Amino acid sequence: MTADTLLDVRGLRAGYLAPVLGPLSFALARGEVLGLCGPNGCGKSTLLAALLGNVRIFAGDIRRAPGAVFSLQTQRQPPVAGVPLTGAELLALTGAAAAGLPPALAACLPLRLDRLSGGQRQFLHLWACLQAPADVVLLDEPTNNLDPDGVAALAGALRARAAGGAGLLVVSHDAAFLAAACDRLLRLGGVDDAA
Ligand SMILES: Nc1ncnc2c1ncn2[C@@H]1O[C@H](COP(=O)(O)OP(=O)(O)OP(=O)(O)O)[C@@H](O)[C@H]1O
Repeated sequence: MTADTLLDVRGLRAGYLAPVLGPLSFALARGEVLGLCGPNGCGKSTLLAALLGNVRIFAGDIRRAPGAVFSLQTQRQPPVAGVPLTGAELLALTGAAAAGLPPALAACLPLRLDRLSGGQRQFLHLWACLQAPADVVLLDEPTNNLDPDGVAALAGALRARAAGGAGLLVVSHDAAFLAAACDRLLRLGGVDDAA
C-alpha cells in the first residue's frame, strides 16, 4: 500500500452461505472516485458490506489504511415516519456540513424529514453520508429518486469530496452519472470477477 492508498482488496470472495462475488482485486486511493457497476444481483451491495466486515469473507484479503474512517449509504433509508427529525438535525448527527448543498435542498433543512418528498429526503440522507468526516465514502445507488439537476449536483459534490482528499466507491446503474462522477469503473459480472 502507498501512502495514498485507502483500500487494497486482493482475491476477495465474499457472500452469505456461499460466495456471491469474486475473486475480486482492486485498490482505492485518496482523491479518487471509483464507480462500481454490473447487473442486478452480481454482488455490488455485498462488496460494500464486505468492506465493512458485515458479510462472510471466504477468501482473499481486505487491507484498510490504518485509522481510516468509513461512511456508508445503503439502499435502505432509515424509517422517519412519525420521527420529528429535521434535515439539519440529520446532518448534525453524522457531522456533515451543509455548505455546498443545492439551494433548494438547503431550504429543506429546517423541515422534518417525514414531510419532504422522496427525492428531497434521499438527497439529504446521502449528503449526511457523503459529507460525514470520513476518509472512505461508500454510496449504494445514490441517484435513486433524484431529478436530473440533483444527479448533476451530486456528481459535482462527489468530485469536490474527492478533491478534498477522500476516496469514494459508488454503486450505480446510471452510466451517464458514473461517467460524469468517476475516475474509473469496476465492473462486476458474477463469481468470476477479476480486476
Ligand atoms: N442477506 C442475504 N442473504 C443471502 N443472500 C443474499 C443476501 N443479500 C443478498 N444476497 C444475494 O447475494 C447476491 C448479490 O446481492 P447484492 O445485493 O450484493 O447484488 P447487487 O449487485 O447489489 O444487486 P442490485 O443491482 O439489484 O442492487 C444476490 O444473488 C442476492 O440474492
